[in-house]
Amino acid sequence: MIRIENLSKYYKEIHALNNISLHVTPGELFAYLGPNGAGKTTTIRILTGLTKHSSGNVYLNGFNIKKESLDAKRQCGLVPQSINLDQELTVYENLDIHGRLFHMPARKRAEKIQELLNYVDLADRQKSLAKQLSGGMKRRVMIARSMVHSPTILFLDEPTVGLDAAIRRKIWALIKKIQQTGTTIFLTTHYIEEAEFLANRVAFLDEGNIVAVDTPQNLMDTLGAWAIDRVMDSEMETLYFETREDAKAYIDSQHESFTFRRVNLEDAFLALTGKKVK
Ligand SMILES: Nc1ncnc2c1ncn2[C@@H]1O[C@H](COP(=O)(O)OP(=O)(O)OP(=O)(O)O)[C@@H](O)[C@H]1O
Repeated sequence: MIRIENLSKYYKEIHALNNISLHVTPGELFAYLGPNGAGKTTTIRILTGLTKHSSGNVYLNGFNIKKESLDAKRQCGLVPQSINLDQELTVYENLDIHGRLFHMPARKRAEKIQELLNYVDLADRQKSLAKQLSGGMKRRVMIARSMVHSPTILFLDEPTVGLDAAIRRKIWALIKKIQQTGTTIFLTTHYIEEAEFLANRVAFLDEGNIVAVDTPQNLMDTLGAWAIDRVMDSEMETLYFETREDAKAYIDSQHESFTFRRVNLEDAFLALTGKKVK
């Protein structure tokens, strides 16, 4: 469980986060969606104890991250945005170091690492140096590493950034599998379809402000089910319709050509902020 109360973060004159409040329930997969610079990484860094907040309170499974920082840190695992494996060490060693940092006894560590390598389908690469792995494999090692000390909350910062569509889907399946074990997952992304596919609920973040929190379906339903994109006076315009029939009728009454598609989360974000996520 993650409880964020009136969280703010200032970097001198930059207001990175403005009075944010959120409650992520146990076992939930929560996506934090926003464009570059919205404040996603800042939030994750605060929640995992890497950056100090300016004001407000955060609780991880009831532990205050400021006053009970060690207990709070034990609750969570972090997969940062950039690859930070030790490239000259093997896959196994990268996980082992993490277990040592959490003072796990040798036998328990070895058992857990084997379990996790099987889990992320990399048992056969445990003796490979990290630098010998593909980008998708490195991500899977980082996910396994974040789980060595058995956290109940996992923070994933842009877990599929830079990966191709097929590998991204493989990581999505892994994330779903982790959620099924009861782990609470807080995921940042600027890939709309990632949030749409994975999340139970989504928060839209814009310039350090939360502008909406709801299920992907509810956010999309505020607009309608179908969308038509058209160019008007050199500007892209989108029209929304409740039913496919209504949208078709509109197209039939016009002479221009249109793009006809389902409404997606990007539409909901755009409607609330006037901006595209990407
Ligand atoms: N260490 C820092 N010092 C000063 N300003 C910072 C620092 N870290 C972040 N910021 C600023 O805080 C704001 C939020 O940045 P943050 O990295 O959290 O955004 P983000 O949503 O994660 O973006 P991205 O998708 O590009 O990673 C930005 O204006 C950024 O320039």
